[in-house]
Amino acid sequence: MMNDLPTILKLLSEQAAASKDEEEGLEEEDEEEHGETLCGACGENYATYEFWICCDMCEKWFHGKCIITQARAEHIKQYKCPSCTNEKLNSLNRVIKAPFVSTFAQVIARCAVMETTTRDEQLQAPKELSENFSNERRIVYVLGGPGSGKGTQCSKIVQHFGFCHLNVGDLLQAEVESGSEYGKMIQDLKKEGKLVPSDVVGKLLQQAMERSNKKKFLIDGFPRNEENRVLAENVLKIEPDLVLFLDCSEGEMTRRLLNRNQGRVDDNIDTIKKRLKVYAESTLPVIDYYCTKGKVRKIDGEKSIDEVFQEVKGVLEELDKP
Ligand SMILES: Nc1ncnc2c1ncn2[C@@H]1O[C@H](COP(=O)(O)OP(=O)(O)O)[C@@H](O)[C@H]1O
Ligand SMILES: O=c1ccn([C@@H]2O[C@H](COP(=O)(O)OP(=O)(O)O)[C@@H](O)[C@H]2O)c(=O)[nH]1
Repeated sequence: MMNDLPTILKLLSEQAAASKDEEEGLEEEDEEEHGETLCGACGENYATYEFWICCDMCEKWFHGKCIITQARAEHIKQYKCPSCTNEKLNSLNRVIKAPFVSTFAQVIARCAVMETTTRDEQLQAPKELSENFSNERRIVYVLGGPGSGKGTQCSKIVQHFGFCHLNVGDLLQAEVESGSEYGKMIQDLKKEGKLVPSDVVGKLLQQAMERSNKKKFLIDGFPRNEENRVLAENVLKIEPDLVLFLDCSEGEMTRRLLNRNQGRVDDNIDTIKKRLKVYAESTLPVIDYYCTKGKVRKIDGEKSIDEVFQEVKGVLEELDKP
């Protein structure tokens, strides 16, 4: 549910017709009705001419700007706030704990941290990310289109800087290979070049981070849309220190994917076109959002692998400086 924002026409006619006093009266009425309402995210007051949204589960109100864009809100039937989403994540966790346990044996092997995690620890339900853990973390998001070279550069970064590399595409693939109840859905979405629901991706990422025992994370290919970003910030409490953006043309990305030769179900021309569309429509706005926060380091991904890495190295060395 959203608050009734005045249309531009209504605003203009109100301004022309109503006296200043009447307008003040109307605002007071609105203030009286919502005066006590505070945003569930930032705790600030209701403002008449701002976009507000109400959680359909807990019925708390939020400033749109704190939670979700108005354009996106208009496309969803029911809005669920971050803490209600978190509850959903926890119940999801209870339901799919067993399949995830087997998946994470594979994930942990990928992160090369198997030796630090006993089988008993793997079987424990994931804990909330502790305060301490979240305070000391270093997080770098690696974003760019499909085939822009994210995975290639991440391998080099891991060798050079020793981050824990979490590739969300790999986490999803491990889930497919584990034969879990979510495997088929994930595989079907991947074939279609569509995004997997944020709560599933969020859960996989949260568990991988919890179990890695590492503090420096390279998160590759996530967040891919606004919903992922909001979930990362408000539910997983992940805030990147830096966003490495590998900028590459569609033509070059397509050529690379068609030559990748890894037997992937999504590296064919039809699916590539769909993935590029999802990237342009959903991921670029996320990159823009981090640009406004001054976190993006744009790298020319079109150059050779080593040239790209020279640029990436310079950026990450800057991050390590006190
Ligand atoms: N700078 C580059 N120049 C040429 N080929 C590249 C470059 N970076 C990556 N590749 C190749 O392009 C393909 C896609 O790279 P990859 O790292 O898997 O992309 P992403 O993880 O962004 O989908 C791989 O076959 C990789 O070897
Ligand atoms: O945060 C993510 C990351 C990946 N995917 C899915 O996994 C596929 C492959 O992603 P990956 O990062 O492996 O490859 P890329 O498209 O970057 O080459 C995507 O098309 C999506 O279907 C997703 O839904 N959410």
